[in-house]
Amino acid sequence: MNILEKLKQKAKNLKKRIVLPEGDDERVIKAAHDAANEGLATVTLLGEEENIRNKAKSMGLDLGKVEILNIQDDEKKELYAQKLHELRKQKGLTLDQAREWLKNPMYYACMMLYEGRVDGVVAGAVLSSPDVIRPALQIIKTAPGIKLASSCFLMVVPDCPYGANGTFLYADAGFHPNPSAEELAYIAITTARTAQLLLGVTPCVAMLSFSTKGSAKHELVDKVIEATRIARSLNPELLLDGELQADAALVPEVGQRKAPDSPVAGKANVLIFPDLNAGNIAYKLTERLAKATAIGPILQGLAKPVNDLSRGCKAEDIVLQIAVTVLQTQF
Ligand SMILES: CC(C)(COP(=O)(O)OP(=O)(O)OC[C@H]1O[C@@H](n2cnc3c(N)ncnc32)[C@H](O)[C@@H]1OP(=O)(O)O)[C@@H](O)C(=O)NCCC(=O)NCCS
Ligand SMILES: CC(=O)OP(=O)(O)O
Repeated sequence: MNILEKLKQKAKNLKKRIVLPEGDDERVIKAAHDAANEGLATVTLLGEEENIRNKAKSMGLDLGKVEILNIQDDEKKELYAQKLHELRKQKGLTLDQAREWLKNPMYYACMMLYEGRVDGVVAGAVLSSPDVIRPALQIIKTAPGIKLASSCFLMVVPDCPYGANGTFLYADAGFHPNPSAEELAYIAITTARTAQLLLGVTPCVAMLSFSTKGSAKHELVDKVIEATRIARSLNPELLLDGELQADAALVPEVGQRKAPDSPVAGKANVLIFPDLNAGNIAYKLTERLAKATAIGPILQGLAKPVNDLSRGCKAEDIVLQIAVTVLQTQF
């Protein structure tokens, strides 16, 4: 069984409820159908029922196992508005504004999660990442003891001898545009934890740069060196090293040549990018050129799971993100 099948199998045993707020999108409808029929989760689509059923019919899909909720008719609508007002009134949100926010299905889905009506939210096939992440931060917030939420991608690269049999976590490829050294250190530690929990592998974390162990001098490199120092001081047990170039991190012979004393070089399975330009470009290139499966952005550090997608995703990617979201309910 490959890693993706294993993730799905584990999700099936947990019997969780996932809401997909972008119910009008055909990829989302197909993913809801497939995830519900495979038994990965109980799936609720938000949207106008007749419209969704007609689309499904034209795609040859029977949505018998999928719940459809039109938020305009939902009896909990006013209760959620009051709860949202309560939650954010100190930030200046009035009750009328809360009602307005809840016309947006993403905010509605987050309130369903906040209130325990579902166990996770997956969106981003239509919405941009900021429009998925912001409601999650405003309503679900970070888990107790966590200051910084972030994101990672689970990358499964076919015929790849590197990482954990071709499986990697990339971070942050979806959330933090330009993390400080301290933020980068937190991102590395959180992503290592996600690797352990999601994949059951021992994380081997490379703090990536265009320099390996002093081969180049630049303030951009200094940030990665400082992040490495902070991450080590926060979590001395973690197998983490930097600064490393991607080839030194991944390829044993190159790692041996460029960083012979590194415990990570040539073995990395968690790749930490210095900023979102690098991370986002790298994940999309890996997905498109190496034909990798890219699941994410997986949000880390939230009190309950809300996960993002790329607007370029396929229905299969959404199904896999549903499985990951189910597994995160156990973190
Ligand atoms: C995610 C993002 C929207 C947050 O934007 P932001 O401008 O910081 O949002 P705000 O300042 O309005 O913060 C919203 C809330 O989130 C909280 N927050 C922001 N970043 C946070 C973080 N990393 N961890 C925890 N909470 C965070 C804020 O404290 C605030 O909470 P509050 O309203 O309860 O006080 C922003 O980082 C972003 O646009 N990132 C780029 C995403 C992107 O375009 N990705 C590319 C494609 S994947
Ligand atoms: C994660 C990401 O890059 O999202 P999108 O492709 O929707 O911008």
